[in-house]
This record gives sequence, C-alpha cells and structure tokens, in this order.
Amino acid sequence: MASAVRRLKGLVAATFTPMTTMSDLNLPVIQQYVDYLIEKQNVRNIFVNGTTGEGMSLSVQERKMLAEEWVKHAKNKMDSVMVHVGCLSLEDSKDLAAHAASCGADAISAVSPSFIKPSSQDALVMYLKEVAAAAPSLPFYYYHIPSLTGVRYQVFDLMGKMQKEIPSFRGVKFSDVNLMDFSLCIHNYKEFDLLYGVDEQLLGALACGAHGAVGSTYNYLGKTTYKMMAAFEKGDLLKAQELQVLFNSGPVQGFLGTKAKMILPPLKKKHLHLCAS
Ligand SMILES: CC(=O)N[C@H](C=O)[C@@H](O)[C@H](O)[C@H](O)CO
Ligand SMILES: CC(=O)C(=O)O
Repeated sequence: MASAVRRLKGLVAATFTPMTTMSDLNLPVIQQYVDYLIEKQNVRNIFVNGTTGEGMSLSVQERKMLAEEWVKHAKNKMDSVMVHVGCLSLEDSKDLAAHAASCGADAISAVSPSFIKPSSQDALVMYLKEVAAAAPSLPFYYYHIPSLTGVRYQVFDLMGKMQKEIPSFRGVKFSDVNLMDFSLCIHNYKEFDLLYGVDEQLLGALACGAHGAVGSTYNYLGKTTYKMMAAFEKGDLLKAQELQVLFNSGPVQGFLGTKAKMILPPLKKKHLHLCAS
C-alpha cells in the first residue's frame, strides 16, 4: 500500500504545458524538457497538469496525453512524476486518477472543486477520498491553493481526517502563505510529506521544516534554489536570504510575468537562455 513509499524530498518543478502557436499540445518538446530539468536545473521530480501547466484549462484527453508523455520520458530518469488530477467534475478526476495509475505515474494530487465548493471539511475529504480511491496504489497529495480555489479550510484541520479516511494519503502540496498552518501540519504529522508551494517564501517554509517544494520557478531557478537550500542547511542564513530576495526581484519577477506567453518553441530558446545564468 502507498504508506510504504519513500519520502518525496527536494524540489519538484511544476511543468509548463508546451503548446504550439496553434494552441495544440507540443508533445515532442517534452523529452527535451525532461533532459533540460535534470541536466540544467538538477530537478528530478515533476508536477504535471497543475496550475503552471494550466491543467484545469485543458481537456481530459489533453491531460491524459500529457501525463503519458511526461511519464514516458521521465521514467528511469527522474525520481517522481506526480500528476494533478483535480477537476470540477468528480468523475473526470477519478478518470484522470485511474489513468495516471495505468500510465505509470508515481503519485497523484488534487485540488478541491472550486465553483460549487465543498460545504464542509468532511465533504472535501469525502471528495478527495473518492478521487484517491480511483488510484489506490498511488500516493495521494492534497493540493491546497486557497488563492485559486477559494477553499480555505486550514490544512491542519484536515490532516487527521485525510489520514483516517484516505489510505493512500501521503501529504500536501501547500500553496498558501499561512506558515502557521504549514508548521502545525509538519510538527503534528511527521510521517507525511509537506511540500511548500509559494516559491517566493520558500526560505520561511524551510525554517518551519518543509520537506520539499513544488513550484513553477524551479523550472528555471532549480539549481539556484538548491543553493539557497544548501546555504540554509549549513546555517548560512545571510546567503540564503540574499538568494531568496534575488528570486523575488527584478528580472525574475519580470520573467514570471511572461508566463502567459510560454508557448513553444519560443520557450525553448528564451527559457533555456534565462535559465543558463
Ligand atoms: C499560483 C501559482 O501558480 N502557484 C504556484 C504553486 O502552487 C507557485 O509555484 C507560483 O507559481 C510561484 O510561487 C511564483 O509565483
Ligand atoms: C506551481 C505548482 O505547484 C503548480 O503549478 O501547480
């Protein structure tokens, strides 16, 4: 059962979805993208079809094709491929979860439904339980991103319920600025992976004991973020602080603003160029 799986640690790049200028999936780029993450960013985990990958705006069929392609190229090269399967429709989420398992993904994750929102914490956990049960062999991570879902239950309040109700529950992708909630989860639920998802304040999350981080910026700041993590581990807080501030200023911020234009092949040239430094 999923409880015996290894811990997920370090950085996880939330992948962009390569598109052609005609808005079709640009699947052939994915092999190159995987190699780029490993070789240039030292990143060996990916989170597919999430916020950065605009999974919620893609069709179920597109999401399946992407999951297959990412798994195909990351297998035996990367440590972990986590596929985001959250949708507004429970049936679609279950379908994507089962598909992720069948195509060889290492883990799944799901956001809460966000248009008609769960009416209670228990309703949310029931929903997640059904999604997770569609892929019972895969570790399941709740994706907490209240700024986008509007579902603001403290994760700490959900942890015990998810632990009890979801046999494959392995952790949380925590994309919120509430570090009090985050640290309560870490310190009271040590056997679960608490992956932080607000890249701009990863240093604060490391101080709270974050086990790893999932984010868009690790696509191009993976190597430098590992430097910040190493400085933090060595106790060189000044260097860690300088790096965190650097990520949050000037050219980096400007780059984030271009996310909407991340259409390949332009991504190929521009992205690789920006990541080289
Ligand atoms: C809203 C959003 O996309 N959040 C991402 C993770 O969940 C982050 O990785 C951000 O992209 C990142 O912190 C940059 O703002
Ligand atoms: C950033 C992130 O974790 C996501 O794209 O879902």
